[in-house]
Amino acid sequence: MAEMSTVQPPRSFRLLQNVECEPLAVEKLGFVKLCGINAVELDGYRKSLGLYGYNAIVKSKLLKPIKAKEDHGASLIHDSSHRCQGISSHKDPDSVSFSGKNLSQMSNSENSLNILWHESPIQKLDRQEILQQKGCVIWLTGLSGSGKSTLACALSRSLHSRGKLTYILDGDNIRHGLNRDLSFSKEDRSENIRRIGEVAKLLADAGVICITSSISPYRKDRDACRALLPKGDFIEVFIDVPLDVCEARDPKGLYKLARAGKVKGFTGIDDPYEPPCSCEIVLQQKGSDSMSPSDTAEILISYLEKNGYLRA
Ligand SMILES: Nc1ncnc2c1ncn2[C@@H]1O[C@H](COP(=O)(O)OS(=O)(=O)O)[C@@H](OP(=O)(O)O)[C@H]1O
Ligand SMILES: Nc1ncnc2c1ncn2[C@@H]1O[C@H](COP(=O)(O)OP(=O)(O)O)[C@@H](O)[C@H]1O
Repeated sequence: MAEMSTVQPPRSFRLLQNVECEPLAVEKLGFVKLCGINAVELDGYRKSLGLYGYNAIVKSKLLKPIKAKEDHGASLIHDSSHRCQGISSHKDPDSVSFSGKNLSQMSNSENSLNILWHESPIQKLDRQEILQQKGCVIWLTGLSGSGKSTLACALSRSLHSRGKLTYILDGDNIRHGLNRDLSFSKEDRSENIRRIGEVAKLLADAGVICITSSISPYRKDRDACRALLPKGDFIEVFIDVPLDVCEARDPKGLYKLARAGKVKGFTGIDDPYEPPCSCEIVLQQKGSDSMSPSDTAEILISYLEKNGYLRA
């Protein structure tokens, strides 16, 4: 018998996946809303009934499988006494609903089966209104030592002083936590960038001006992150500093170790860096006449201003 896997949404919502009691005569089993029974109580039910009894409930009264409709939303609704009233085709602002739109966001990839997108009542535009800015991702890419972290800090500082909300996702820092399990192999670098891209997307959706600073050496990985965001909201900035300049800076001594063969697969030495073919901004910095980080930050701020990101 199949096990039921669940997430713990707030209050009385639960998402059921792969409920395999008996074949159900519905095309898609979506969310169910448990009226008057919260998740804790349901766990109690499940224990007291055993899985078979629990699945019987799933099939009967308490949990209603919802047949998805392509053209309009359908949702279980409840009144103030929290009794189920039936299926409504109009949108109750707090009910879980299904439509052709969110059905298309049904995930069936890898280990995530039958996961349905749950729309939030407060949207990006609402958040932006409060913040008086537009959420976006400024994606800094370049060799180690090119000045990504320095520029990210200068930009963040300057925007902050103008009352704009920013957040830096620094490559090194992210590898201390979220991505601590990843190495510098091609596959792990891709996964590193994928996760950073997903977090950046969430931050941008929150209305934040998210600044990422990772080498992100592969074009394909950066393009995949770009594809996660609405058009225009991914601003790729190539910090084009030649290898010899980065190597001369070598603030962490890693180039020296890489040249000595003590660090393997170091970007620019024995691992590739693919510069962008076309990106929003290229910052060329050559030798000692490179622009200061705060002046460079102003270039990016002008871009944001011109493209409307510093107002709601
Ligand atoms: N093999 C190898 N290649 C490149 N860089 C290395 C390596 N090993 C450690 N480091 C240090 O890790 C920082 C790069 O991490 P990122 O997450 O930005 O790299 S990547 O985007 O996944 O390629 C990078 O930091 P920055 O100098 O700030 O770029 C290095 O300090
Ligand atoms: N615009 C710049 N001009 C000269 N030196 C810079 C500039 N930006 C950064 N640096 C110096 O280059 C080194 C690497 O900068 P960092 O921001 O750590 O690069 P990255 O994050 O790309 O590895 C540091 O010593 C920093 O002080």
